[in-house]
Amino acid sequence: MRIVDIREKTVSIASPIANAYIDFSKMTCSVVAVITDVIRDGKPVIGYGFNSNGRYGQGALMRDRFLSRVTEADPDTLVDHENNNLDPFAIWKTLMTNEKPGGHGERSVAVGTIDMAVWDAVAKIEGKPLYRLLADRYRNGVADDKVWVYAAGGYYYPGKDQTKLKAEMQSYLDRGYDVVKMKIGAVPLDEDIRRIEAVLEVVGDGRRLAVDANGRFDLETGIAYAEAIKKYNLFWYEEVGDPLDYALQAELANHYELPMATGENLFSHQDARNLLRHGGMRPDRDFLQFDCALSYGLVEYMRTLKVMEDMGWSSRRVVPHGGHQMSLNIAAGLHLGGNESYPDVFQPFGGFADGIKVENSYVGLPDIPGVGFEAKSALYAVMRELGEG
Ligand SMILES: O=C([O-])CC(=O)C(=O)O
Ligand SMILES: [Mg+2]
Repeated sequence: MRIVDIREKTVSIASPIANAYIDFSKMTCSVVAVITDVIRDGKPVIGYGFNSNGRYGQGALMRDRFLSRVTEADPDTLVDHENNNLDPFAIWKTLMTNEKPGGHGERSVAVGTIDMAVWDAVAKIEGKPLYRLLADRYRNGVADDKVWVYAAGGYYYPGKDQTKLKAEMQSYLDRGYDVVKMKIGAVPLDEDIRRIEAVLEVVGDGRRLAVDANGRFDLETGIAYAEAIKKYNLFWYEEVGDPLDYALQAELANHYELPMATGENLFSHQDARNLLRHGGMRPDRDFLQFDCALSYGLVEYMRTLKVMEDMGWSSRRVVPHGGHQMSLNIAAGLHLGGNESYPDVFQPFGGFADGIKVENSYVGLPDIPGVGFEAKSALYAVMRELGEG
């Protein structure tokens, strides 16, 4: 059993949307295919992955060093003989050969994307949906059969007035979501307050609205927003300041008692540990948003979950960033609190399997081997072209 080839293609996910920090006019995404010599249903098993959204494609790093480490390794060292499968942990170790610790920048995205494709292949070789495999191996066979999801959108874009913002949010409610998320921080506070109040007219209750500042605010601005939005009792106040400014996050907790969320731009278990040590995050109400695709993949994610456990955090406090099916599988298989969903943005990468409806803000997973990409036809078309083309 061996990996015979790993391919990467960088595709555009450009769109005119913007958050408080970046616009997505030049945004790209890496798609990866891990091609094995294992035959299922008369065809080689191919695992697929992509790098979530927001951090650009990583083809250069992959081609410069990561792909050849795997394809040039002795295939036998990458096999899990006990399960007669590929070994994602051995592959991860091989990927990280001669990499120093610290500085978890873009390489964590490159490794996370390859790791996603490896797990997709492993679940296909085992003939199970990935979330079932994870539950069987790591949670005594107990999986969640549906996952709580919220609809993320509410971006800034040219010509988007409150009527359009409200219509967008209404359409998420119409599609079965109970909680929606919108961007803040790209316009002055009073204008954001008007946007928030417009969305509250649609969702009815602050508990059904989360806001995301995408790391834009300094402490003073973060506190000013905190004071201004307190009265709405929002679902959460997300990524207020720089993701690595743990002192800012800790100070905010002295000014805002309601739930906060952060972590999508922390890329390792060491960074996650620093957030929990120094960021003043509260395990009884706050949410953690680590995204496996950006942070060295599921092998590393398991270390992050262990750090959380050791520090008294329930895995149910994690609601990953990224709105992708990999995190949906991790949420169902390893008992997270839910997952982000992008019903409209970042297509064809956003959203879940075709034909599985969101009901009361919960979504199920398709009963097919792997992550489930084959059940999302627009995405699978892109992947298949890479893997089989
Ligand atoms: O706008 C983005 O980069 C995505 C984001 O923060 C989120 O989904 O929470
Ligand atoms: Mg965010």
